Amino acid sequence: MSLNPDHDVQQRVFADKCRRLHSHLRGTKALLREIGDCNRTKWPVHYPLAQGAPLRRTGSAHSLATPPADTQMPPAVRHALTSALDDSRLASSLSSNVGEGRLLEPGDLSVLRLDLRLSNRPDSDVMGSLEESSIARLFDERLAQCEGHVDKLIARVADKASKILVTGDLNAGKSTLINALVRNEILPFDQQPCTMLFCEVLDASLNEGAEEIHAVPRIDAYDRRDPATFVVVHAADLEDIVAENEEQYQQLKIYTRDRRGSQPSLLHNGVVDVALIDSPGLNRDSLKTTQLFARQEEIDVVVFVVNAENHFTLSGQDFLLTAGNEKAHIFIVVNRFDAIRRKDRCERMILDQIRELSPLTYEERDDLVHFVSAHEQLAGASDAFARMEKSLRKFTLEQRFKSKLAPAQRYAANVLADIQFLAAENVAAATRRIQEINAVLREGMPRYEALLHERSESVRCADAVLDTSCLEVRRHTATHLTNTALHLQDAAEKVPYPGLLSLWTYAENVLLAIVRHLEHEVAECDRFASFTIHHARTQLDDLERLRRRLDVADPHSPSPADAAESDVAGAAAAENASSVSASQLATVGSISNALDTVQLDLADFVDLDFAHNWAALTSISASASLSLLATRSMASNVLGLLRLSSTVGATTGRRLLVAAAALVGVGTVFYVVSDMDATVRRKLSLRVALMLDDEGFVHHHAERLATETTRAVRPFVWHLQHTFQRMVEAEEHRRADHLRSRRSAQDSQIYFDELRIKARDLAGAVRAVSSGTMC
Ligand SMILES: Nc1nc2c(ncn2[C@@H]2O[C@H](COP(=O)(O)OP(=O)(O)OP(=O)(O)O)[C@@H](O)[C@H]2O)c(=O)[nH]1
Repeated sequence: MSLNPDHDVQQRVFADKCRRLHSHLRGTKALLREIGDCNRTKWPVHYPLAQGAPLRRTGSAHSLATPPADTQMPPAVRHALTSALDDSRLASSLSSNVGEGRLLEPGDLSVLRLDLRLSNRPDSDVMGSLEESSIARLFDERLAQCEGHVDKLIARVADKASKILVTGDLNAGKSTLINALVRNEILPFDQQPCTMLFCEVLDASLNEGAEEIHAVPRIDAYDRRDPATFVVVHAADLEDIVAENEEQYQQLKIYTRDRRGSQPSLLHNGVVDVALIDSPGLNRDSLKTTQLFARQEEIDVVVFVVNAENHFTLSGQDFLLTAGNEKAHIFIVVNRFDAIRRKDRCERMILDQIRELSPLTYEERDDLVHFVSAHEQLAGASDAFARMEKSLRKFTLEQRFKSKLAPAQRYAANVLADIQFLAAENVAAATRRIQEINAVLREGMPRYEALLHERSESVRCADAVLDTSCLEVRRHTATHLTNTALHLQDAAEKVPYPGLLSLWTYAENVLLAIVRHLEHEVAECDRFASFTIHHARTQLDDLERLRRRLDVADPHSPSPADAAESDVAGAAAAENASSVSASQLATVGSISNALDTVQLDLADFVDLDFAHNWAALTSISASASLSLLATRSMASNVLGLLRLSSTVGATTGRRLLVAAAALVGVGTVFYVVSDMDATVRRKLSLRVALMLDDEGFVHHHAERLATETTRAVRPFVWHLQHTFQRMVEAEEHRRADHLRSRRSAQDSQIYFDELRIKARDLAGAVRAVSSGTMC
């Protein structure tokens, strides 16, 4: 059962504070990690920069490794400890930032502040020259440092140990005091200065109940479960080790048991695991080492032992002045008071000195300054020593809160205040971004719609130009060449007839004239096709010019050089297509393969196949029909004569018949000979016309030229379609990018607003840890 009911209350209150602060520190760390993730993957955290205003120089008080002391804290940090971050400040941050672009002073940040000035140029500001991504990266590093420090604080809050450094002048009775506190003469004491090593006295329960002395060569590697990290020293050898082995060992760990073994013991107090550290007496050599030791974060309390007979030495005064700055309050034990005869005078003189050396300690001298005799306590009970012991226990617990919980609480509050500030900044930045994107999307919409409209119109027009051109060329070629085939004889008419003797040559000339005529007419059709292609290109050029005008008007279109390059490439492709078609059109000389092999024969000179001629000529040409009509009437006259001969007598009739036949024969021969040039023209025209018909001459050329026209015009249409498509796609990509950015900004807006509220609530909980009494 506890001897002191207050003691249990203290224990519970303190344990509760530790638990709450521990949990809040973990919450703070989780928020830092969240922001880091967001900064890296979703939204580079907008970091406030003072525009035009020189940044304030950050001192060492803002160092992450050592949290700032109260006196060095910037106003915002002090404010964060005592009151909630003013919501109106956040509101004004939001309202003043939206639309204006003016950013808050980065001086409002403490722990998460980035100090980016060049170290040797206090007036330089490299922030402005850094890109957002670089700042985000630096900020990420700062978050990681901050998270690392919170980890250390979590470990510190979870650490139940509290260390008391007992220091003072040589021979002041430090070792004797510790022995008296643990009711066990474990540490050697002597009239001569004997403590050369730091000796940490711990409760044996921390060494599984074993009372042992560990001599530690390297204190940072010490692990009591690893025998390789220490040497076990026999109690009888302790005096020698303490006095002579400062080179060999850095520290001694002495696990002992308070003989009382109950809660009145400071060592085994049930609240915290106290370690009492005996240090070498202060002199010129040891002063610096002890000052450094006292500055360690693990040291919660410094007990300064003064020899009542000597008062403060110079080294002691030096130490007190320095330690007073670090720890503010020092627990002072004036020992060997039994040896003082004029106690009042001694007390007065020593208190006067304390007032000079550590005013804060002097202010609380009733609790912090004690005049005792460790000797007397070891010899038996001493009231003064009991009072001192009680005060030391209270002070240790209070100091433990101050040295372990308060810095962690202060740091967490600073971090959370910074998070709230940055969250508000980022809500404002996200809002601005959303507004900017909305404006861009709104402004771009008419242009996008116009582009879509122009594209569909232009593509429709281009397709129509292509279709119309092909149709015209096909129709013109078919009509023109059909007429040509029907009037081949006209071409033959122009060939002069040299007479019967040159009939063969005449026939060859007629055939050549027909072929030349056909070539000429096909070339005519090609010219028409070329003209149509040229016309179509002109129309497509107009459409292309319109497209370029739209492209130039586009503020996001590629640079003029790029555009020119792509246009040159497109035009080259189109030009290439055009030249191919021209070369192909140039091959029209070949009219028909069959005509190359046309041979004149006798039938071309004599026209006796009346029925065939009649049918052929009627189907091919009117002029040919007329000549055949003449031939038919002549044949029918012959038949009429034959019929007449049957009605008269046989002899007379035979004579008449022979005469008539001779007459007809002579007439026929005369007719045939006299009509031979016309026959040649007619028959050759007919043969060529039939041959062209057989070969599908008209259809072939109509399709050929239509295909060539398509080939010549289509690249221009494709180029136009492609460039329009590229413009539309570029615009759509831009719009999609904007929409994505807007979604990201909206998510960030919500995220940072929630983050601000979370940080605000957590900051309130952190502040609430210090409410409640410790004693
Ligand atoms: N009269 C008297 N003597 C004491 C008292 N406390 C310690 N001494 C004696 O003072 C001498 C020095 O004591 P230590 O405990 O060794 O002193 P210390 O400060 O640890 O010495 P160093 O660590 O060597 O500087 C010893 O002879 C003690 O017996 C006390 O309360 N009264």
